[in-house]
This record gives sequence, C-alpha cells and structure tokens, in this order.
Amino acid sequence: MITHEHTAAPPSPTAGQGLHDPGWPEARRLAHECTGPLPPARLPLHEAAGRTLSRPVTALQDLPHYASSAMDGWAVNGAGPWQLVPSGQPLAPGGAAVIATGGLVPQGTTAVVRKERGIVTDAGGNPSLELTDGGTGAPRPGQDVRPAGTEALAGEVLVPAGTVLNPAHLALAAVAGHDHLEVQAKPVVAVVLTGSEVVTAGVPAPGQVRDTFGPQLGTVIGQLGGIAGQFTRIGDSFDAWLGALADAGTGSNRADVVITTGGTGKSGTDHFRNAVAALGGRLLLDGIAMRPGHPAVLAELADGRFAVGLPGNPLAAMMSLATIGGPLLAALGGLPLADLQYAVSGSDVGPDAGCGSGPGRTRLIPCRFLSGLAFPVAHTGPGMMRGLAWAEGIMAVPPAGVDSGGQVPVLPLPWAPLPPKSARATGGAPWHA
Ligand SMILES: Nc1nc2c(c(=O)[nH]1)N[C@H]1C(S)=C(S)[C@@H](COP(=O)(O)OP(=O)(O)OC[C@H]3O[C@@H](n4cnc5c(N)ncnc54)[C@H](O)[C@@H]3O)O[C@H]1N2
Ligand code: MOO
Repeated sequence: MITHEHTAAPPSPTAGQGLHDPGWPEARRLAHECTGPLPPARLPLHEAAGRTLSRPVTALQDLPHYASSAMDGWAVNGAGPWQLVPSGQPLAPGGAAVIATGGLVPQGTTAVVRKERGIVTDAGGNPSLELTDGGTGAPRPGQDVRPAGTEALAGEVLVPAGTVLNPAHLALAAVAGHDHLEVQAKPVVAVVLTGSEVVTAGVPAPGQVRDTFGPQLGTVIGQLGGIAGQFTRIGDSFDAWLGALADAGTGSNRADVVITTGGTGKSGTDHFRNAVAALGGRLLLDGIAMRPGHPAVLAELADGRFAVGLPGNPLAAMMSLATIGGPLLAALGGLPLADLQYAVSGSDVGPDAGCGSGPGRTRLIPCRFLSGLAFPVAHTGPGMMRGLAWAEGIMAVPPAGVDSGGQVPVLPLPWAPLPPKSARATGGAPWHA
C-alpha cells in the first residue's frame, strides 16, 4: 500500500558527514554508546510485570498496618469467662467481642479465642463467653492475634531498584500501598516502510514484492527490548520520505526511535540521508563494513529521535537491525551491550574480498548448530528470508574468514537464545580483522 506519494527534487546531497564505514564490532559499540538510558517511566502496577524497577518499593506504613485476628472467634481481654460486648468497642478486662479472621482487634485485646474453643451462654440477656473445655486461665497473650508490623516496618525497602518485577513483587507493592511504580523505560519505536513496489497481501505480480517487514518487525522490536509504535507505509518519493520521517513518532504517537526500511542506497530514489539532512539531523553511522547490510545508517534527528535506516533487502535489513538496532534499543532501555558469544565453526569460510580497494567486511550468516559446531544455512542471499527462518543463530565471520574448527562470534536470534555453550563453544576468542 502506498500513501503520501508526491514527487519533488531532493535537496542537495548530505554534505560533509565525513564518516567511514566502521567495522562490525565498532558499529555495534557505536550504536550502543551514542545514547544513555531513557528516564524512568511511571507505570500502573498491572503494566509493570517484567520491567526493571528504577526506584525501590518501600512500605508506606507498617505491614500489616493494624493488629488483626488470625482466626474467627472472639477478641478477649484477660481470663474468662468474659462478658460479651458489641464489636468495635474497647475491651475492658473480662470483656470479649465477636471477631472474624483479619478483623481489627479492639483496643484492650490480649488474645483471640477461636470459635471452636468457646461457647456463649446467655443468662437473662447478659451473654457471656466460656471456654468449651471449662478452662478459666487467660489464653496466652497474643494468641491468634497478628500484630502490626510483623511483615515490614514503615519505610522498609521491600523491593530494591534493579529488580526485574515478577507478579508477586507487584502484589507486594499493592499491599504496601503503591498504585504506580517507577521502572526503566523501554524505547518506543515507530516504523516507516517504504517502497512503491511493496504489497501487503496476496501473491505479488512481477515487479511487486510482498512486504517482509510488516509481519515480523513489531515482534522483533519487542524481542529487542523496544515497544513497537506506529507503522506507516510510503512510496519512494522524497516528499513522502520527508513527511514520514518528520511525523513518525511525534505528537500522540511519540517514539524514541524511527526505523525505516529501504532507501539506504545512493541512487536518486534512495532518500534516507537527504531526508535526515533536510530535517536538520546528523548521521552517526553511515554504512557498516558488513554484508549483507552494508548500507545501514544510524542518525539522530534534531528533536532527539534516533533514525535507523535498514536496507530494503530483507535479510540485509534484519542483519542491520541485529547489529545496530539491538544495541541502540538496549542502551535506551538501560541494558548493557550484549557480550559476543563464540562457537566453533563447522565450515571453512574464506576471507572477504572487500569492495574494490576497501577493507574486507564481516559476513553475517544465519547458521545452525550440529554436533556442537556452527554451520551456515542455505538460502542466505541478501533478499532471502528462507535461511533465517530455520536458523538458530547468526555467525559473524570476521573479514579474515574462519577455518573449520576455529572460533567464530555468534549472535542469538531476537526470538531464541543460542544453544547452551556446551553445545557450541569452548570459550571466547579475540576479534581478529
Ligand atoms: N549500485 C549499487 N546498487 C546497490 C548497492 C550498491 O552498493 N550499489 N547496494 C545494494 C545493497 S547491498 C543493498 S542492501 C540495497 C539497499 O537498498 P535500499 O536500502 O536502497 O532499498 P531499496 O532500493 O528500496 O530496496 C532494495 C530491495 O529491497 C526490496 N524491499 C524493499 N522493501 C521491502 C519489503 N518491505 N519487503 C520485501 N522487500 C523489500 C526492494 O523491492 C528491493 O528489491 O541496494 C543494493 N543496490
Ligand atoms: O546490504 Mo545488501 O545486502 O548487502 O543486500
């Protein structure tokens, strides 16, 4: 579907950015270091499960905050038999009042007599309580009374900052009197899908392509630690790009990051860089020495939104997202850059020839693990999804290549952890270019 379709001459090309293509590890780092965590968000309790607490949860008053009965029966003062008085009145010595489990014990209560241990007799409209076993001694002081403050005292920290909140933490916060909690915010991500050849339903005709991003990006954004926001579709004109990049993630659809797909090339129909420049933004990263995905771009717009330009080729886009989108969302969400993990390669992958006189590139190759070794899967062309669909991880083969039996960095897929270390690697190896 195409919206916002206009035509206009793009402004003069982005000038003077002077960026070289960083290597793949450098691009990951740069995407993580270009920002810090978003300020905490205040969420109602029912939305806070799984989030990381920013401000400790303290008891707003003693827990429990009043002395209560642990049993159904009678609150009594001293030894029996006791004269029954209406509930809610203070108890004088020798007094008793009906009480239910959890009920506020009246002032003067020394113990609770369980219902099954007492019997009420009514001599001439003067009801009194006796113990069923005929005992006359006073029940043990505090028997079946839950005193105030036994679970926590007012001001006590119940859940420290940094805790990943489980449902029981939320219940505890409610008991402690809280309605909202401060948690580390997650970045909201708006998505702009471009390309007038892209169709969203049915079998595409020659010259058309079926959209591969709409069905997966919302889920993947969540798996990378973001919250998927507004999705917009546009064609290929510069005006449409400019309008979409200006609007996406603003106003009531506020977002911290805008992800675009397509338009990262350098032809007259590729507008990511020029639209960023026209909006007063700056490129933080202009291309990465990786493939697929080398045209990927990271920018900061004048209003502070980040823009991640993913190449249009489907696998290139997802490898770019793993390389710079994941680290950017982690940084905004207050998470560290994930350490690289390693596996033993099951295949020889030769050195990358580079592009012209340029240095070689890191190759990101969807892989599977067999007998503890990582093997590239088939169907991993830049425009293909078939290999990724059956992959268990991504090999990041350095420019120098890797020999069978050598250590190779591997990235988890956003939707599945890597197989356990014992099933793939024997330890880390330094990055070698
Ligand atoms: N002369 C050169 N041409 C190209 C170069 C180059 O260096 N010199 N690099 C190639 C590489 S690598 C990539 S990756 C792409 C980057 O392309 P863009 O980001 O500009 O994307 P588009 O041109 O708009 O589209 C590329 C390709 O992707 C398809 N596409 C776009 N959106 C979708 C979608 N939602 N679902 C499925 N497929 C999509 C689009 O139809 C194109 O086939 O440039 C190369 N060219
Ligand atoms: O980013 Mo392109 O693959 O390298 O298709």
